[in-house]
Amino acid sequence: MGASTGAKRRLTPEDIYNITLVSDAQISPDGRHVAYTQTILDKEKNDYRSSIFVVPVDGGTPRRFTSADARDSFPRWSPDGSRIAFLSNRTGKSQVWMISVDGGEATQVTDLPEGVTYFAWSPDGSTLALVSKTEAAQLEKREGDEEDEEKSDVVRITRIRFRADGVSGFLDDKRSHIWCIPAAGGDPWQVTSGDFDDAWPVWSPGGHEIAFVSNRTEDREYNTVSEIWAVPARGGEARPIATGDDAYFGRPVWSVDGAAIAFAGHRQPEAGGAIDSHVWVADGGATRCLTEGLGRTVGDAGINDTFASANPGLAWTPDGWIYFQVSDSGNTHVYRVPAGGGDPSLVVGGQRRVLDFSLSPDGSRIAFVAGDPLNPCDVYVCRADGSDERRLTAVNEEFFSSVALSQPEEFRVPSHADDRAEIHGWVMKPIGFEPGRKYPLVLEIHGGPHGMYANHYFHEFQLLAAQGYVVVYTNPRGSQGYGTEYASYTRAAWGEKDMPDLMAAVDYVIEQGYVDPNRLGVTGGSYGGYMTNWVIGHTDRFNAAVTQRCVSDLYSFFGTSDIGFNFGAYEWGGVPWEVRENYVRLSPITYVENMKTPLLIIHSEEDYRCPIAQAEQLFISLKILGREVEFVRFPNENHNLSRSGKPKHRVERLQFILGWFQRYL
Ligand SMILES: CC(=O)N[C@@H](C)C(=O)N[C@@H](C)C(=O)N[C@@H](C)C(=O)O
Repeated sequence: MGASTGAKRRLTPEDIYNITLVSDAQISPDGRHVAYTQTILDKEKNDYRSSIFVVPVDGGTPRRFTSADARDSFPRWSPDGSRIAFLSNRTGKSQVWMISVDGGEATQVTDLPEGVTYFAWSPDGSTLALVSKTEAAQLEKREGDEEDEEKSDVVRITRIRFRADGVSGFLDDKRSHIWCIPAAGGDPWQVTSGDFDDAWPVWSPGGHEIAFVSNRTEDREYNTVSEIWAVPARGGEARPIATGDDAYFGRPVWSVDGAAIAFAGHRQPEAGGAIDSHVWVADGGATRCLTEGLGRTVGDAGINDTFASANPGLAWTPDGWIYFQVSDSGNTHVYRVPAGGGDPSLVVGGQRRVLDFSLSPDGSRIAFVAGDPLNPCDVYVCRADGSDERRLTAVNEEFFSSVALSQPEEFRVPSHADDRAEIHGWVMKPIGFEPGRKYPLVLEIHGGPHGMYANHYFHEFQLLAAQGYVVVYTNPRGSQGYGTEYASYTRAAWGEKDMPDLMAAVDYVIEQGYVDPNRLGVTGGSYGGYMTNWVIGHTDRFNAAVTQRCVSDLYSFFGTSDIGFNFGAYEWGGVPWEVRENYVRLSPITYVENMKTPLLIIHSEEDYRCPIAQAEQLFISLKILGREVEFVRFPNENHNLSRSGKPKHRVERLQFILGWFQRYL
């Protein structure tokens, strides 16, 4: 039990078990109910459990629709509103299940050997389009299963993409394709095939075609292209919608008349999140960009540690609006733009992060999940213009009424860089703050680097505040949410261009008079771990550091990260043998002799985004140099330990962080 401050106790690492997560708010066809996923961290099972709930838009008690000891997610209403299909891993692999809105037992619809990762109802409700790595041959083989002959355990690798973070071991050669199956159950048929990965199927309004996302370029093994295609629902030749080597598109949605398709993205695939994404429309003529002048990226660039993921698309309403998320200065909002062109306008705003949204088919209502600095998430509804907003759930109200939280205070400060650019940040005072006292400070640095800290609950930050630290976090250059120029500013200048921004924020908070400048900590994950390493290699002002899922050596990252050979080449100005000086100059390990700050290194064994060798190189070098360093390794975890790792590991990780700062600050 945490220490108390009057009526409210202090937050603890174990409180992640007391927080309920809601996600994927799906409004019903008649606009009168919202289905959503509710997730908890189950301490006894050391795993996540999620169920489908439904709440009336007019308010009332949410009704639990599924209660399997599993992860039920991705609720999708049938077009007539009579059924809800959802994904469940209750039989092992994720398959599609169906339940009547009148309740009762769910029935299994699919049983594909490789499971189902996504699906979409046909407009007439007769068919489901599915995404599965199953090949037709596997279904045939299943009829006459013969025993597999003894297989060798030797792995022969020929493709450059042989690993992906979040997938244990090596990638197989199976490709994700689109299938269809009768919604009432029956034999599935494969719609797409070939040496491509296909995703995000969306039916044309007439049900004849399925638009989808794929990379069918010649160089697809090496590039980051993402195209929009369409294929007859019965299968056949796919036709290009928005394709080519300059396509970085996703989230397709049809116009209600089926004459056009909208999608999000940009035309520099190699840049990834370093430049703003936009909303586009393809209608047979020239593809049009609808958000050219917006100055902010389309999509949610927010980063925090307490959420259940959903990946909302765009929405196109009968009255001609296209709805989309926008990341802006620490908020993620919902905007809309006329499909025929015009000014985008804010619909769902506020000092908060809208994590996902959906619109009723008539375009009259929006259901969404939003979180703010003191509340991780709840389900809301509003009218299509954002009016009449109502919160439909209060999933964490009771819990958070019992614990003390710190309200972040926003600031903007000139960078220490010559350009004195305005840097946006937040400071959280410790729980029980007393004017006149001086407190230790922890600087938190986000990853990406093109992520964005947001006006959104962050358990790690609240924990540090509960333990008596001042917490400061910012969106330095390289962050998304402030336009392309801001996000691209650190290209081939990681550390060099953003450290002045970070130090300006630390100095600003120290100037407020309630920080002990001799008790400073710094931490961050992934790119934030890179920056933690960079900072302690370039200043001794910090008394303790915790580097998490870090990057230390760009050259080895290039050849060992699952994104190294393209993300690295773009971010650092080229491939190592062409810009070797950049790779050396920008690698924190180059400055390891300058690192004197006591350092805790936290890393996951199966981190294929930032492989654990990034941590090992740093640890060995610091041990040889006789520095104060410890290395904590998490088995059977990947890059997302802090966000979706095993609950027990997430608690232990937080305890290691608190322990290190308590020891040195
Ligand atoms: C596909 C891609 O470019 N992903 C990058 C955003 C990425 O994974 N960057 C890592 C180095 C990173 O910093 N990740 C952040 C989001 C984290 O907190 O893990």
